[in-house]
Amino acid sequence: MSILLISKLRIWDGSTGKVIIPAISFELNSGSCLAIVGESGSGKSLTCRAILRLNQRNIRQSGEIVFQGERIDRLAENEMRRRRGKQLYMIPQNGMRAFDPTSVIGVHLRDTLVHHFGWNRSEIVEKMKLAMQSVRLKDPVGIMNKYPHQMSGGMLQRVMISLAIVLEPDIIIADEPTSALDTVSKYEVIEQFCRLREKMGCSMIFVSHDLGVVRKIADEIVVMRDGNIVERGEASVLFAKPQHEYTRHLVASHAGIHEHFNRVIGGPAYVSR
Ligand SMILES: Nc1ncnc2c1ncn2[C@@H]1O[C@H](COP(=O)(O)OP(=O)(O)OP(=O)(O)O)[C@@H](O)[C@H]1O
Repeated sequence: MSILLISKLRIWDGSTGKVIIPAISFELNSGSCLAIVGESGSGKSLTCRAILRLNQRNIRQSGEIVFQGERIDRLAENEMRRRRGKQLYMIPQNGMRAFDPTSVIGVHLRDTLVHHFGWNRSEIVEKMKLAMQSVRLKDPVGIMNKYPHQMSGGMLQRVMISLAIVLEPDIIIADEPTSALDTVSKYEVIEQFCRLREKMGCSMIFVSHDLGVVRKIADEIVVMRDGNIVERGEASVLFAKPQHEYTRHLVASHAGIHEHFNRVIGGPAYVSR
């Protein structure tokens, strides 16, 4: 059953009239992880942000976005704001951008959780402590008193994941959440995403360049190129028998990275076909 339906999404630059995404349609099934892959500039981030209506002002969009049966593309901004975070939670590429650099981490966490749940300070600290410990963040209280620049990229992504654990959103949209991380942090963060899915059974859209990571986490894949979807399908099928020439190129060129990934996490050997 679909939890999110994107239909004829069109995105253009309102200041120049340039069409960036002519019309794409896809759906996210409930409890499933859909990966969006494709080369840089293919429109993955604009698509994710369009779902949450978070693109910059010059970027315009049309088309239907249906979340749990409701046309969210028609909602007023204040209604949309209520759904962001609690129902539709976005984890950006760079954790640093998610936090206000002038406040300690705890302020961001408190603002978000008071907004959605109205909890008091000690409830928030207790819930965040447990969630942070579950993603192997040591000294949660110390972290809450740190500024974003005092944390590594991997730690900030884990704080974002721990906040997701507390918020229990219906859909997590992760836009290249590991692209700014070193290899070790990257695989640790991916492990946390996998655990998050096991724990919460939430639906997820996961954008990545890295097919090794996608193979580990995705049930279904959408392949984008130049603003169009060139192929889609079940992850196992798409990896085994990529149909489109561009997908075949992507799968072949990422085989090496996948072998490396499996060596790091001790997964099964990659069989290139
Ligand atoms: N605010 C903007 N105004 C005008 N054009 C934009 C804007 N943001 C993105 N674009 C253009 O839209 C296209 C798609 O960008 P997008 O960021 O969605 O690509 P992407 O697939 O996510 O790339 P990457 O993997 O590098 O993040 C690119 O050509 C980009 O230059």
